[in-house]
Amino acid sequence: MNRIPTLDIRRFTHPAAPGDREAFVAELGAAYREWGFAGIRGHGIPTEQIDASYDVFKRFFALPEEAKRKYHVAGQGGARGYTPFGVETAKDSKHYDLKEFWHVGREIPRDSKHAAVMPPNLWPDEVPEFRQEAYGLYQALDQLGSRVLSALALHIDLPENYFADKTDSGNSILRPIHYPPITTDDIPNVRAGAHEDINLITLLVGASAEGLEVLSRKGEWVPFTADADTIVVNIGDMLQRLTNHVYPSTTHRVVNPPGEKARQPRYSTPFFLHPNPDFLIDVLPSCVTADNPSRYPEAITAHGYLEERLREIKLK
Ligand SMILES: O=C(O)CCC(=O)C(=O)O
Ligand SMILES: [Fe+2]
Repeated sequence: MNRIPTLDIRRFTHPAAPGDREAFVAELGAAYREWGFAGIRGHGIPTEQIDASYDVFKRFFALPEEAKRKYHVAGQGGARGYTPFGVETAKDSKHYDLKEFWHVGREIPRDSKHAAVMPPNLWPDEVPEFRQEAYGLYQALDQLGSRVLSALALHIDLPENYFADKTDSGNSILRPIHYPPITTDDIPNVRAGAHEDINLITLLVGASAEGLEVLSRKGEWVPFTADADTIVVNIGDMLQRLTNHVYPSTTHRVVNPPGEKARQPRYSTPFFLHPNPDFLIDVLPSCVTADNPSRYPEAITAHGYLEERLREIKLK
């Protein structure tokens, strides 16, 4: 497998031929074991919906700095609302990332047992359609992510619905990102420094401008720029830990484009699919073998793990 595979998820949801669903699960599983990344086509999220979401995100990022800063909540780890340029810094990196972003969280009843760790969303008054578009995209990616998790569960001999009751109140985040044009030469910072995602899986929609690179098992940076109708889905550290590294959380980064291309902005929107905050990340017995003994003797809650990791990337 010398390139990251892209698969059509309709083979899983509406298999046309007998056996094709099983073949899809096997191919998807193999792609993730090797790369921790795959492209997903046939996902059913209309292009118009993705374009309309990007339109409102771009309108928000085009607002004056003072307007955007009103939506920055200090001390909350950027959990909701706006995080300005110059804050997030990849773990172990000296230089902050060249990006600003917004976080949308799950809307839960305020008397939910998770309310203390899942604050209400903020919405920008200046862009009235932001709420509807952003939350519509949140829900669409949440549903698509559940389908991918079902296939990933089957591949490691878990029931298809294994993740359903562990993610139904997941602390998942939709993160529209703006990487502004780079106007100075020779800066040491990159758009997004090499990192692994914290969550179970990440779905990246519409990152059509080049820049995303994935570290292969051989240690080579492989550019992965998906077609407009392909959603990039990768494994995060929580799923890596739960599966005892059967599904690897692969290092990736966003590099600064060469020459004049650096003067163009880049927009992208990852959806970080998280488990419920009280889900206990404890290595699955089916992922422990003589060749791969348990790497994490201790269990940790999803919320405890998240807090630890946010401090490392300077969001807390
Ligand atoms: O912008 C991208 O394409 C990827 C962003 C990313 O990896 C992240 O925010 O975790
Ligand atoms: Fe990432």
